[in-house]
Amino acid sequence: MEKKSSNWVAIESESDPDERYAKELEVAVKAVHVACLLCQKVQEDLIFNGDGGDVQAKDDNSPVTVADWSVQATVSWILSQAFGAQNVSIVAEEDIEALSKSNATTLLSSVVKTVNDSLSTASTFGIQPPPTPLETAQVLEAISRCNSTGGPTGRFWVLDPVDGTLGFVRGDQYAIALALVENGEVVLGVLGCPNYPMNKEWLNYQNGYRRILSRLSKSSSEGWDGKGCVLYAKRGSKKAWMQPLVNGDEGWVWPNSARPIKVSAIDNPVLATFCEPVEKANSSHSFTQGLAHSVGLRNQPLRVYSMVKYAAIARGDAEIFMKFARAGYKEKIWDHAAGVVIIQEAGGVVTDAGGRPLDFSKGVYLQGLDRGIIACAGSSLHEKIMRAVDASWNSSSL
Ligand SMILES: Nc1ncnc2c1ncn2[C@@H]1O[C@H](COP(=O)(O)OS(=O)(=O)O)[C@@H](OP(=O)(O)O)[C@H]1O
Ligand SMILES: [Mg+2]
Ligand SMILES: [Mg+2]
Ligand SMILES: [Mg+2]
Repeated sequence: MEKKSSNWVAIESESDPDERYAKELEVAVKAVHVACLLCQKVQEDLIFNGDGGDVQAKDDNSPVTVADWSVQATVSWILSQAFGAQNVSIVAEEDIEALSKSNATTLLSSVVKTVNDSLSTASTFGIQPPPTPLETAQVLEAISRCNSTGGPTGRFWVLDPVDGTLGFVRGDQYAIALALVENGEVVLGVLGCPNYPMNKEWLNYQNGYRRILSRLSKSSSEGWDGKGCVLYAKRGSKKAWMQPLVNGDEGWVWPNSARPIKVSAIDNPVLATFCEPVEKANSSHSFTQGLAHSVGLRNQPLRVYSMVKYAAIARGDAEIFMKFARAGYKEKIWDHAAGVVIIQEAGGVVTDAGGRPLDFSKGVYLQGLDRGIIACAGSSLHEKIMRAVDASWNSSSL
């Protein structure tokens, strides 16, 4: 990180702003596509064939799977190949502690196989696969290399290999989130949403996504081929983009087409839809319910796992995202970085409940977060929601 000195930044700022981060964005988008396909395969095995490997429990009882470790290894390996391992600093969610235990050999081989299977198809995206399959030690090294702790200076990537792991193991929504932070600011965000199709009708959450999945077959034209998307944005560009997630079958050629996305124009809370975490343990449903009532929100909340919520706001499929975690919970930067820049560049506003931008410069956690996170389709809606939060807060038990 030290080598990203002010000198380096100065040279970049003199160049064409459209060209800034062009290679980083290209590599990140490709890496996320590869990761999405990896996850689709593991989720399919887990849900339909019952053999996607164990679902492990971490110390905090949250789940982690073969997909979480495999994506972390794969993305880490791709970034290191593209930019040189010595230039790549990554803050990411997973570590190798559980994989290194003596009773984890089956799990570890499953991760190594998944990573190698995935990298062997990466040439579809113009990524040169390793000349020979990665050894176990190389896979472990790729995962554990993601041990940066971030901070206010220099450049680092932020990776949540599977966000919404609970949704993933339930056959539901999840996301792969990759961002680049430079001098404390998120400059790039890429969000892979393997179960969030280009067409929003599929996000009819009240019906249960798993049932939709089971209706889709691999051969169906509206099915697997088109069931995911990848969103991305570059800070300051005032543009955000969405690509269909393609299956990488033979005959398909990269580059993929992208279309611009925009937040919804709705600024009247009566017409707005808000999304929030599925689990009550992750965000207070009772607080948001009271708040929704106070501003006249009529639509049922869209409860969706993962940063697909950020994608839904950026795409204009919903207008408000709120997360109010229990007091004492510290939000991690990888749960938000990619989503925040995508919403902002698509025209939306994301702050804490005090109206301050989220601070990605203080290490692994979003330090100093005031109460919770509020993302809205525009500033006028955002102001209304902020006022309502202030009005309801003191009478809440949060
Ligand atoms: N107690 C508590 N409170 C708040 N947030 C927590 C909590 N525990 C975990 N997490 C983090 O929440 C991430 C999942 O957030 P979601 O919005 O997808 O929640 S939900 O699954 O829809 O309920 C989840 O991300 P992943 O671990 O990547 O799935 C966690 O980082
Ligand atoms: Mg997460
Ligand atoms: Mg995760
Ligand atoms: Mg997790």
